[in-house]
Amino acid sequence: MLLRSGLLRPVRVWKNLGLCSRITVGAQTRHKSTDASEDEVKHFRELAPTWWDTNGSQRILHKMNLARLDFVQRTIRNQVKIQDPEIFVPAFNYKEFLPEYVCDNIQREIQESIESSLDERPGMSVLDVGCGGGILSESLARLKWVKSVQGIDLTHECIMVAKEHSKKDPMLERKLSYECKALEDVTGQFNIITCMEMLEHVDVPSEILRHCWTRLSPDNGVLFLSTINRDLISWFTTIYMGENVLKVVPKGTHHLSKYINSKEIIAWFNDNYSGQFRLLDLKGTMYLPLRGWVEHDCSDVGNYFMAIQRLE
Ligand SMILES: CC(C)=CCC/C(C)=C/CC/C(C)=C/CC/C(C)=C/CC/C(C)=C/CC/C(C)=C/Cc1cc(C(=O)O)cc(O)c1O
Ligand SMILES: C[S@@+](CC[C@H](N)C(=O)[O-])C[C@H]1O[C@@H](n2cnc3c(N)ncnc32)[C@H](O)[C@@H]1O
Ligand SMILES: [Mg+2]
Repeated sequence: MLLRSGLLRPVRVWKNLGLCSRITVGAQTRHKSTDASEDEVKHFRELAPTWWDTNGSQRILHKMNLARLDFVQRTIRNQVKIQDPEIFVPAFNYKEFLPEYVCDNIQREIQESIESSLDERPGMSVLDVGCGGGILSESLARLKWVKSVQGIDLTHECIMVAKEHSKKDPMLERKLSYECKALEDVTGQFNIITCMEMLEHVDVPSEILRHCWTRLSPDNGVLFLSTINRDLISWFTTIYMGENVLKVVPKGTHHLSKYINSKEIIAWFNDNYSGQFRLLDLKGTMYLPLRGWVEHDCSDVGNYFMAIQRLE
């Protein structure tokens, strides 16, 4: 039972799908398919005041930020094709054959070429869905090749904390904006959409994915997801150890039945957008006490990062 639910959770009753897609899950009736449940909003409302305490209730989210920003930057950089004929891009595993200093020079020149290519392009627009207090939103807004970041969240207090914190850095004022609104009320399309540690908190994650997709630029827009597989190791690490033993995650944050398998998301995209997307990267990630969040290749277990590119 607990391992059953997945993307299309057992929504007990769908009403008035035509005019205002009202969903009734249990006793709660909501008017939007991407609405947040009252208990989730209540949970995060209580965490809002300490959101930016890097040793407080969100300390694990702050630590995760380093890893997911690496994932985002690496994925975007890997999409840049080196055009400069002066740049030597080996077509073999040069690190096995060339001296370390030569390898370092090759790597540095490639990275510099990628960075200048990104700088020459028009800046990227970003939508951060379920931005919370803005931990990821601020980091993305500070990237040179990002033109704008719009953070949305349905916990009003989180948005207020995000707005207040962003005022501490004047550079953010022209690139970063926040709104307390549902995803389906967001207009426009974006080069990048991030939906980090949020899918496992919504009642119908497929609706979030669908509304992300329609707001993703058809010109190679990239959707970044991070969420948690529905398996016993996830329960052991994120709930039993995270919330009950180590108490590094606020109690009641997660519910195993709301977790989503990476395979379910890929299957959903194949069912709904076959041939229109490319899975750019999928990595498992795990928190280790003395090392922080580390990536691994077992993306069917525990937490994972996923990057999906829209091709048309
Ligand atoms: C192949 C493979 C993965 C094998 C794993 C095998 C196994 C059993 C490994 C055990 C790993 C280990 C060393 C466990 C020891 C205990 C430990 C360090 C557990 C991790 C606890 C932890 C930090 C969980 C993170 C939970 C999580 C998803 C955090 C993000 C987050 C945070 C918050 C918040 O801070 O409020 C809110 C959210 O919604 C989040 O998603
Ligand atoms: C764990 S926090 C993650 C915050 C941020 N994405 C990060 O990783 O730093 C989850 C956030 O999702 C928000 N949320 C939950 N359901 C939502 C929904 N349906 N629409 C918008 N935000 C939602 C919560 O209010 C909360 O701020
Ligand atoms: Mg979570």
